[in-house]
Amino acid sequence: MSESWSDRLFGGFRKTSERLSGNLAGIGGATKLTDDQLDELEDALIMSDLGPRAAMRIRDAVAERRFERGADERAISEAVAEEIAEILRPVAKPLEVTAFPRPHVVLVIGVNGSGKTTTIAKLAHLFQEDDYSVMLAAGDTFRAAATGQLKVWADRLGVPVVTGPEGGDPASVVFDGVKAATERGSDALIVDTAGRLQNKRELMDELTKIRKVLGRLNPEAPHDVVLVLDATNGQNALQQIDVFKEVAGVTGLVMTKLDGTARGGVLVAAAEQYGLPIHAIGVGEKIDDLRPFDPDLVARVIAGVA
Ligand SMILES: Nc1nc2c(ncn2[C@@H]2O[C@H](COP(=O)(O)OP(=O)(O)OP(=O)(O)O)[C@@H](O)[C@H]2O)c(=O)[nH]1
Repeated sequence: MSESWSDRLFGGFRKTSERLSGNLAGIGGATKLTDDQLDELEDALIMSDLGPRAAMRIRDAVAERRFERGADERAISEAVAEEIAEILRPVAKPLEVTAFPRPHVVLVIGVNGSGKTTTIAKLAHLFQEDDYSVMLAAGDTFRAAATGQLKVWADRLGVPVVTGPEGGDPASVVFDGVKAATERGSDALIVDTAGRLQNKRELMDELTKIRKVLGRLNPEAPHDVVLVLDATNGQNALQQIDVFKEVAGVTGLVMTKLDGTARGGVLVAAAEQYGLPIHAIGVGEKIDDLRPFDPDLVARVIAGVA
């Protein structure tokens, strides 16, 4: 299992690491890098979507290094991997079911198409693997297809799902969900929400109402507000963090679609700029293509030295 996951991880980040090593190619020299070489390194990291802050931090750290055997491409990539790991380690935090009383309520937000519904199913599967009982709530009543899609996943996983009428009140679905999960003794309730970022006011009102309803049943809920981001959006994914942090009180991130994109470096940019926990990463469409991530391994994969 773990082997095939790391194979997928390598495959997933292949384009990112190829891009980074393509960008790093040709930089090299004596035991210390010159300012010009450091500039090139910084540019290479920015071009690979790691963002200016992470790029500068890595540059500064590499500037301090002595490369005893000469700074060839491999040695530089190794150094970059170590610095990326420093950035990722503090944010790598799996989503945990800790709430007492149960259920642990996870609100999942994100723009349409980010992989939200698939991620909910994958998170449910991760929880099930840890022997937690899970229930889903279809809080995206805005689009009939969204509820249908969630139902399909719920059937596949064998978990109950609470739904409401199309165009109905999402807060009432969430209310029913918490009640049902409490009665059933479910460990976790994962709530899908509509991702209407284009209308901030409506989204904010909707989430405020959901929170109010949740708070009435359990003042601690929601225990997590997880933003799902599509890595293929590159730097735009970062803007989404800005907006959703403001309107939705995001407590953690999941980044999807790291497979098949050369923009996986945005994971590092997100970690450096926001410091929000990154709970898991998605590297494919299958149910077990979402895993809590190992920051050291991911750093080495991104830097192309794994
Ligand atoms: N390659 C890849 N595809 C993914 C990943 N996660 C989700 N997808 C695909 O992305 C597409 C959109 O995913 P959904 O889960 O439907 O996204 P959503 O955000 O719920 O979108 P709406 O239902 O349109 O609101 C689907 O085809 C998924 O299979 C991933 O990690 N890698």
